[in-house]
Amino acid sequence: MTARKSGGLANTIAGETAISTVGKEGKGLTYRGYSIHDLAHYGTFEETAYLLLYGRLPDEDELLGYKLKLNRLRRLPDGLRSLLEHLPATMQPMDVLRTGISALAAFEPETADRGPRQIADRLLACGTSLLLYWHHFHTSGLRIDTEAPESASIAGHFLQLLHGRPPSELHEETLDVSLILYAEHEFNASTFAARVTASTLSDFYSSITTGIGTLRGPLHGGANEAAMELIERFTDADEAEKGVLQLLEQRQLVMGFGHRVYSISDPRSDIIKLWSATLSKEAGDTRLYPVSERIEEVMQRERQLFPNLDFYSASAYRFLGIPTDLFTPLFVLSRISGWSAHIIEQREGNRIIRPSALYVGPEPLSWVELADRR
Ligand SMILES: CC(=O)SCCNC(=O)CCNC(=O)[C@H](O)C(C)(C)COP(=O)(O)OP(=O)(O)OC[C@H]1O[C@@H](n2cnc3c(N)ncnc32)[C@H](O)[C@@H]1OP(=O)(O)O
Ligand SMILES: O=C([O-])CC(=O)C(=O)O
Repeated sequence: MTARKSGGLANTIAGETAISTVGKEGKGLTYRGYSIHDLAHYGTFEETAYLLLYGRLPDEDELLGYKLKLNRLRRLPDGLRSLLEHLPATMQPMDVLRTGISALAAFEPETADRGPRQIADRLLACGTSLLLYWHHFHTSGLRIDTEAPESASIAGHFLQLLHGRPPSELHEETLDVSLILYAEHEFNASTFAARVTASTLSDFYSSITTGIGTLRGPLHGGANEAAMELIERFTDADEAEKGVLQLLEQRQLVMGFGHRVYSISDPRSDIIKLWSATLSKEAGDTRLYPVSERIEEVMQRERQLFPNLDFYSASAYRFLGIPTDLFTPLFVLSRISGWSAHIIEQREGNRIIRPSALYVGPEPLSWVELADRR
């Protein structure tokens, strides 16, 4: 029998949820009972967000109404725009999102009349505006109009604001699928952290900013940016093979591979990989996709490790013309839906989350006067 690695709350059931299941048979994923394959194939991100937040799929009228509502919520308060203008141009976009959402709490605090679902919808709608208003102001001095009425979806809104023109159908659909895949994932680190904050009866915005801070790290959401940095190091597949073998020899992590709960594969990776392959063909790419596939082959052969969602999301995002430092913020713009559903669920059956620790420190010591310490 192989000894199980301890720590990190691995294999620990930390609570109940009806929002999603992860890792059934080492590879499955459902959101409120619907398979990720069906959601990505037939659904849209707006339908997925509605499902997560309101507990069921919307009917046709509800979906239309929901999309119109989100479109109306894209505008930023003047004070927030001014704050974004005063943030440093060198700031990490993840920090801009965390700071901007935190500041929105001052303009539109949670109250009895402005509840969690309303704030979640507002954040889903204006997160793109906030991020890209800052981005354009600091890269080209432009004060963009964040309402861009031509694009009906969040994916379209993002690509239109980023590039200043409406996206192609293929590009909008790819980003839409990516947002569906990133929306929810049970008790991952950022969601769990958000639930811990919610369990103290803190406000909604504090729980969301907790989630952002936790997602930022490269072992979690930050892995899509780290994967891109790795892939772009190599000029061709053979060079990638050598480079990855070297990393493994040095016992370094290859970002975008492995997972705490999946043991066979990450079902989301196969889906985004197909979209990345399509975009690679469209772009006439002969480097990024072949390099990515070779890294996947090497990791499978050498370590039996599979790509997680972050790995092929990286090349897909690059083909959409998205700068690397906006990759993890895009994860936030989607995961706000899952975090929000969990915060609401946590509040419904709340008990403060406060586990116990096994004490491994010194036995009781005698007090030493200041003058006697060395
Ligand atoms: C959307 C998401 O957030 S998905 C996760 C994104 N994160 C990444 O891609 C970062 C790279 N991956 C990792 O660091 C890990 O696989 C995690 C954080 C995802 C999971 O961590 P854990 O469940 O603690 O994995 P654990 O450390 O037990 O892995 C088992 C073994 O595989 C190795 N391993 C796991 N992932 C990798 C990797 N990406 N590259 C190289 N080796 C790896 C570990 O070093 C460990 O080896 P050891 O037993 O010799 O120490
Ligand atoms: O579940 C996890 O540990 C990480 C992950 O894949 C996600 O949050 O999407």
